[in-house]
Amino acid sequence: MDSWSRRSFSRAVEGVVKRRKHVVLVGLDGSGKTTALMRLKYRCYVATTPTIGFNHEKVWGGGFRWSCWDVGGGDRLRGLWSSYTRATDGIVFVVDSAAAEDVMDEARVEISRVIKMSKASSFQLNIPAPPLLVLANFQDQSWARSPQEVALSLGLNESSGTMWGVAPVCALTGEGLDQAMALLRSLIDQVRGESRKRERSTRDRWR
Ligand SMILES: Nc1nc2c(ncn2[C@@H]2O[C@H](COP(=O)(O)OP(=O)(O)OP(=O)(O)O)[C@@H](O)[C@H]2O)c(=O)[nH]1
Ligand SMILES: [Mg+2]
Repeated sequence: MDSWSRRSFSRAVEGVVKRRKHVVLVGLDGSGKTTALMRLKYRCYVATTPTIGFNHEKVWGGGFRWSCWDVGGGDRLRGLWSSYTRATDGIVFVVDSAAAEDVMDEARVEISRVIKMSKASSFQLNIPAPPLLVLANFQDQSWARSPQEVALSLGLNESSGTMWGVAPVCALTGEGLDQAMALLRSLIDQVRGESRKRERSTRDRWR
């Protein structure tokens, strides 16, 4: 390989390795998805209006580059979520941790739908199911549920086949967002690692 091809080859490899991870933000309306996205993008509070459709931004978070899709959470928009969560690197489900019990019940129904849809489409595409990170938002409210309580309310302990995590955040101030994105990155790496391990052991079995 001459020096020019070697250089373009290593640039191509670098492109694959450093590719922005693709992430989708879903969750009930008013849970703070756009506020979180704007915080990551501009590092300050940006006033929002309900999202009709979606927003897309390239952002930095937790030391990594992300291509973020934020899809409106109004009940007529939730049918769109599946086209965004298909073949993504990670799913972020944003929750208002300070919400009333009936809102949490609604979030529980929606998150279980998201998990089911994402598992089904990953199975179809023969790729590992993307990890799910729950942003336990509104932590500035004194009555906000802890990450453990959010996991319990959403029934995450009962879901199998999807790697998940919960991160406490306040999108209003930006607190916890960088740690949350770093956690998402480590979940994505874990899913990739496990899938590579499975592929290797299947290959070895057929040798
Ligand atoms: N107190 C507090 N308010 C927040 C927080 N995050 C978002 N908000 C407020 O909650 C409201 C709704 O936030 P959005 O980011 O527009 O919610 P969304 O999830 O994008 O809603 P849709 O676009 O309708 O799906 C806004 O008034 C935000 O300022 C938070 O952590 N704490
Ligand atoms: Mg929005």
